[in-house]
Amino acid sequence: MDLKASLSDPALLRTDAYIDGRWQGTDRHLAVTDPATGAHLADVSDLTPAEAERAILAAQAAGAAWAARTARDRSDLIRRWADLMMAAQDDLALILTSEMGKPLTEARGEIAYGASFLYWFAEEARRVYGDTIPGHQPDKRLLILKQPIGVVASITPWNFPNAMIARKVAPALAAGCTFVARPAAQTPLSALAMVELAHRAGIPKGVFNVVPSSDSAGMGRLFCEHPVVRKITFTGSTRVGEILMRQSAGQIKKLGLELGGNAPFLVFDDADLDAAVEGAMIAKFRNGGQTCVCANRLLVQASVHDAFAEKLARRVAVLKVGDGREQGTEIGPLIDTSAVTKVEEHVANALSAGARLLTGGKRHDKGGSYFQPTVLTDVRPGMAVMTEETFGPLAPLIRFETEEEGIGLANDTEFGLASYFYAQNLSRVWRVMEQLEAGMVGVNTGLISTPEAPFGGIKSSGLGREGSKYGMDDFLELKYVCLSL
Ligand SMILES: NC(=O)C1=CN([C@@H]2O[C@H](COP(=O)(O)OP(=O)(O)OC[C@H]3O[C@@H](n4cnc5c(N)ncnc54)[C@H](OP(=O)(O)O)[C@@H]3O)[C@@H](O)[C@H]2O)C=CC1
Ligand SMILES: O=C(O)[C@H](O)CS(=O)(=O)O
Repeated sequence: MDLKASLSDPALLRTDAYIDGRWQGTDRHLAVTDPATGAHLADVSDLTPAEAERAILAAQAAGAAWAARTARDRSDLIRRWADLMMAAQDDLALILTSEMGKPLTEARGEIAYGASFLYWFAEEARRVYGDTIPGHQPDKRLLILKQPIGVVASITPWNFPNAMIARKVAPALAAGCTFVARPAAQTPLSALAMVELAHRAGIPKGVFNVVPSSDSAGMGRLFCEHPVVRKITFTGSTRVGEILMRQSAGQIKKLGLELGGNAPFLVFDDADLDAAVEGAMIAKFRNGGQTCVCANRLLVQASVHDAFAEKLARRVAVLKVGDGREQGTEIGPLIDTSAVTKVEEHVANALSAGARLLTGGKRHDKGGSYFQPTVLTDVRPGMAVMTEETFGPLAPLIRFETEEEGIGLANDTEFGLASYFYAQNLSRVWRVMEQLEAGMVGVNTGLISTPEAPFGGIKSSGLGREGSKYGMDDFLELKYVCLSL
């Protein structure tokens, strides 16, 4: 498929780096391929860290003027950018599905989700309030100023190649920071289309830069070690988050880390089972199971386990697997064959230890990186799927007897990002939501992400929050001024 020819606005398919308001090519390129077909989509500039440093210096040069603009100015530009993103929703979705594989319906949803952060922080930009504090002495006046941190660098994953950047760049620009984005090597086209629209919206040169590169480790070291970069905002695995923490420790650099998850999805005996099944379908199979907040373990109270398992397996067995561009596709290809191998390993490990297959369980006959949506039951502690994030369309069911046992199983993980449970008894709802060790809890819902709410985790799932009224704080420095009259 000729992606450029398929776009109503072919100029959105950009392949060069965008630095200091200009498209800049290199003599090295990284190939972007279509996970659904394996077809070559585009060759994108592949920057070395030395080449990418130009973007950091451009962001530094643009910083003072951007911070000096009124909040209203920044707000209007960010909102105009969001309007352009929504106007280009179909093209951006096609670019996203082509490089990442998710169904077009989900890709369109991601564009709207990404734009919703731009709209949200266009509003928040005008509400960065300081404080005055009653002095501790008659001649003292105490002030609190909130000022932008400065140059921010982002490293983002392939699974939400638009929204993960939007969720970071929006508060950064709203706060008056400038930004350098390094997208995942597998999905740079969405980021480049975003910055094309930022350019059209009038975001000034140097404020938002995008530097594609296949040298993920080298770019990470550049961002961690460069003194001009004052904050790194990362979404991805806990493994890489730890690397970034170690590498930036020497500069006590501000970090925002949205890391791995192992979300429990609890179904109690007083749950509405049909609602719980629908919630599990969203929490588990959205993006083919490739989200950090996906239900990774489905814990079902014994008395309702078989009824829930039967209903869920019936729904999963008829999920439509296919190319994300095909009408009606519900599950696209995984990002690559190594992702398929991980799912296969989790299935094999569980079956060899006594788990039982209810549906799916192996590569799809479409080949490539397609995998059958799968439900296992009789999953028990000690199996890999209980401690590792599958990041694929695998729903493992674990039976529990008492509420206490269910909560104990749910919390038995190093991670603490999202969690979900279905119950109707009010006292139980309060008990469980207070005891779950997670940054986010869905109660009788499988979909919780929205810009109004703080997204983030505890334990090994990261630091900081993205979105909500709290999201600006991560891009601001608090300055205390003691004024003597
Ligand atoms: N908390 C959250 O919001 C989210 C968490 N995740 C987690 O990320 C994992 C899956 O995503 P995945 O992309 O495989 O995660 P990775 O952590 O492997 O990659 C995330 C990003 O980090 C880059 N990267 C890889 N190695 C380094 C390094 N040494 N230094 C700097 N950057 C590096 C990658 O580049 P490249 O891809 O080019 O190698 C990519 O851009 C899962 O654990 C998932 O839970 C994913 C999405 C959201
Ligand atoms: O990258 C992810 O997995 C996203 O953070 C999940 S969500 O924000 O779309 O829920």
